[in-house]
Amino acid sequence: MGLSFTKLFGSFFPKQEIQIVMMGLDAAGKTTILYKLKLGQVVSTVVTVGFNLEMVEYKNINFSVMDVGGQGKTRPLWRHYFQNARCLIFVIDSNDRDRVDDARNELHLMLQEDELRDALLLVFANKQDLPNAMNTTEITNKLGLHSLGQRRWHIQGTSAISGEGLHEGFDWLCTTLLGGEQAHEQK
Ligand SMILES: Nc1nc2c(ncn2[C@@H]2O[C@H](COP(=O)(O)OP(=O)(O)OP(=O)(O)O)[C@@H](O)[C@H]2O)c(=O)[nH]1
Ligand SMILES: [Mg+2]
Repeated sequence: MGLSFTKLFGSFFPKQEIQIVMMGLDAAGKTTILYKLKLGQVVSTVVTVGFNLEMVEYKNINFSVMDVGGQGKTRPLWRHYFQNARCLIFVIDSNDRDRVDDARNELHLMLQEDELRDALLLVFANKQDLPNAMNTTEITNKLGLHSLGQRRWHIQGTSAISGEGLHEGFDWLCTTLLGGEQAHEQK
């Protein structure tokens, strides 16, 4: 009875599919995050050339997550991945102080793209498990998130290795996509 009800209910209300594009400089941890979400385990990664695309189900929503390789030479191609994206997940290596300005520039360039005009921005301040990682307040300032105007954004500290923070980030996404609370919070 439970199962048939679920099936019937499911056919009236088919699951939504939300497209997400995940970007950031090379080695930020995007692919590690994708497979931690998908498989619940840490996989050994190689540099992503092109992209990885996986369906991730969370809280009854199907997310189609595109993880785009962050190597410099492929960066001019980034904009081709933005179409239909409801959310940009921008992953930053919180331990990489030398390239945080580079990350800021790339982020602000992306956000100028017309396809991302209405997209939510979720920043994963990744590698929080490393002892010298910048915290979310420092990264918020370095990325200039407070200057984003009307954009709905959120920053979440994560470790793709332990999985910490990933679900919290997706919780914000689900709530905000379903028309819930306003953004600009830090965790
Ligand atoms: N300590 C630590 N290492 C991490 C974390 N996330 C990823 N790494 C490591 O960082 C390295 C790069 O991770 P990837 O997931 O391949 O990075 P990427 O962003 O997909 O890189 P590109 O494909 O080149 O764009 C790997 O050695 C990961 O194991 C993290 O949260 N903590
Ligand atoms: Mg990768």
